[in-house]
Amino acid sequence: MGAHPKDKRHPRFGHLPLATSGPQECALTGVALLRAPYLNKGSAFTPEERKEFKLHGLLPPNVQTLDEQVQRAYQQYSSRPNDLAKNTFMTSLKEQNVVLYYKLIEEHLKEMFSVIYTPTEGEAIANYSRLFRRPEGCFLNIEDQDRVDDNIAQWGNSEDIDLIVVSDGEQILGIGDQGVGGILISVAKLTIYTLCAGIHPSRTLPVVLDCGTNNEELQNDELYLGLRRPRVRGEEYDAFVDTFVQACRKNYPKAYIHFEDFGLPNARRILDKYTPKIACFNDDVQGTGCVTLAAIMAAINVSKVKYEDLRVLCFGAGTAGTGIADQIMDAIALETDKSKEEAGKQIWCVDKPGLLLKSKKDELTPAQLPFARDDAELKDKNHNDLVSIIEEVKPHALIGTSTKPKSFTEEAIREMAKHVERPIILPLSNPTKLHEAHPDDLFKWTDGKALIATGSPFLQSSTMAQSTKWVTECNNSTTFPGIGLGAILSRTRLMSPPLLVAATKALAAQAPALKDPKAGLLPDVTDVREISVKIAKAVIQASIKEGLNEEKEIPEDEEDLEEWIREQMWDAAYRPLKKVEHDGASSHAKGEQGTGSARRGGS
Ligand SMILES: NC(=O)c1ccc[n+]([C@@H]2O[C@H](COP(=O)([O-])OP(=O)(O)OC[C@H]3O[C@@H](n4cnc5c(N)ncnc54)[C@H](O)[C@@H]3O)[C@@H](O)[C@H]2O)c1
Ligand SMILES: O=C(O)C[C@H](O)C(=O)O
Ligand SMILES: [Mn+2]
Repeated sequence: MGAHPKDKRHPRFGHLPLATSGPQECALTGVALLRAPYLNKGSAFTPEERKEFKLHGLLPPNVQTLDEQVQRAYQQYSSRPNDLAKNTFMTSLKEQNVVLYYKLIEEHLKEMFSVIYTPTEGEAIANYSRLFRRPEGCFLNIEDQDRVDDNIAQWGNSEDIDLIVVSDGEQILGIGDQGVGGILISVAKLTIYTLCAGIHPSRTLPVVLDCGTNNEELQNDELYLGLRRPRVRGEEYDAFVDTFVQACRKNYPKAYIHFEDFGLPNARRILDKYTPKIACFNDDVQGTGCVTLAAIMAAINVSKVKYEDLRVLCFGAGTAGTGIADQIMDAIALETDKSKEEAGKQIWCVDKPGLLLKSKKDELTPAQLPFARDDAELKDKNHNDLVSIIEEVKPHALIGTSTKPKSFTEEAIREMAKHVERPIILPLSNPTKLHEAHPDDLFKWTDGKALIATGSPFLQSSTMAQSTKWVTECNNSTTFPGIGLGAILSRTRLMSPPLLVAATKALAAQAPALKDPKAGLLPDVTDVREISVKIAKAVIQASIKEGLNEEKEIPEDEEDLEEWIREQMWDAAYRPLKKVEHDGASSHAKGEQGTGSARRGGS
């Protein structure tokens, strides 16, 4: 099984390494074809296809269009009584017909985004072992380390996989240890990659590393599907992660690895270990850092605060909080003539014990250390209480990644609003129930002056901010798809800092608030495919500048480059099927190998 069929639409680009249109090779017929989600068209199989692929008698006679199928599927979706039921409906639709699944979401993106992703996906993950019907993705477990290479190898040939999303399930959103259910965050992030950046869905692989779980509820749940043992730590854990990474490198040398929702003790460590060696990315550290910095860039443009004056308070200094602090520190250093150390002094971090202090440096993580303050700084004031800290620091921006709901109290926010004209407030803890504050309250307590973005989507109900229909969402989903697209198309050897800076600037340049101060700090999800093109372009250009691109035939001209990117984005449309003889390769776990494009979860 080899490369994708060449795209015939734009012969002007001779070289399209990931061309995604053109006929799809198909070795299946009859029931097997109807059960292959990447090839199945259901009632949309044409009369010719029905004849050629032996589908007569297996389908009712009326041939339908994709739009008609979308209409029916939407009615079925709408009849489901709640969001979780809608989420499971979508999961089964994907198991039947991948094109229809993506087309349906595309048509109802705004409505469905929160159902297939945060926050409802969090509920699906928490109930994984109860809702389980059919596995999707690759399950690796620490008791079977010898099988890791075989398990990874079964998804295709070396050119077949571009993108791997992996989680060990320890810190899922803010809902903590979900063990093997973490597979669903890998699946959901990949859905977003396809939807928002056109990454070919069958060229991706979701993985969970099951290392046990410390979640007692799961351990005691007789239906729990994962390893029923406490989480493995230390050398054995590190060796397992390394075995996984090496198996990926060996079997799919070009694949880009995205780490998601690892626990605090491991997330940053793993990222730091592999960043100098392979093209990899941690979404909670880097994706979140980029999107939050872009929101802040837009906000200070509105509030006219200069980088050299900016004061930021990060409430919650774990994986996401320190990732954000790092990106802001780098931006301040870049935009002023300050050293990183000096720039870091403009950022205050608070965690469970209060303000991070130098006197307690033994208790701090390496990522927290650069932000520890001198003890004398808050004089006799209370280091533990958010209101006192705000009173002292007078932050322009307050960012929540604490998982502590309602921790931005009325008193704290009113205190903040006393000192700055336009408080920038970003409650980012997901899912929605963990947000540090509700946007309506934030508008109320600041007389509508707050510049707000939230980690999960909110319907705008406030009368204070009617200029925008929705409160802007500040979720890494605006950045990671475009960054991944750029990484894959350039085949960057590493995801080095200049590539992330370029991505952030490309996103910030698209902020609606730049044109209209009353508009959102970040672009809306409905625009995300075009935003991904801009981000991917910036990443590709930065990769070339850094000499990291293994893909050499990339157009130089800006417009050509954008078009070249667009041409390679997969979209939800039925492609003609081209009959091929079975080549025996369908022993791959994707089930439909040897058919012109790789896929998983097949017949
Ligand atoms: N919006 C986004 O794009 C985005 C991205 C990543 C993470 N998040 C959210 O951020 C939250 C944290 O994720 P993470 O991966 O950094 O988790 P983490 O466990 O690494 O970090 C959470 C930190 O908050 C601290 N904390 C807990 N209670 C606190 C309190 N009362 N006061 C101050 N600090 C407290 C913890 O000690 C820890 O350091 C989650 O809810 C996650 O969903 C949002
Ligand atoms: O998954 C999300 O919605 C964003 C982020 O990665 C998180 O962990 O909350
Ligand atoms: Mn995450």
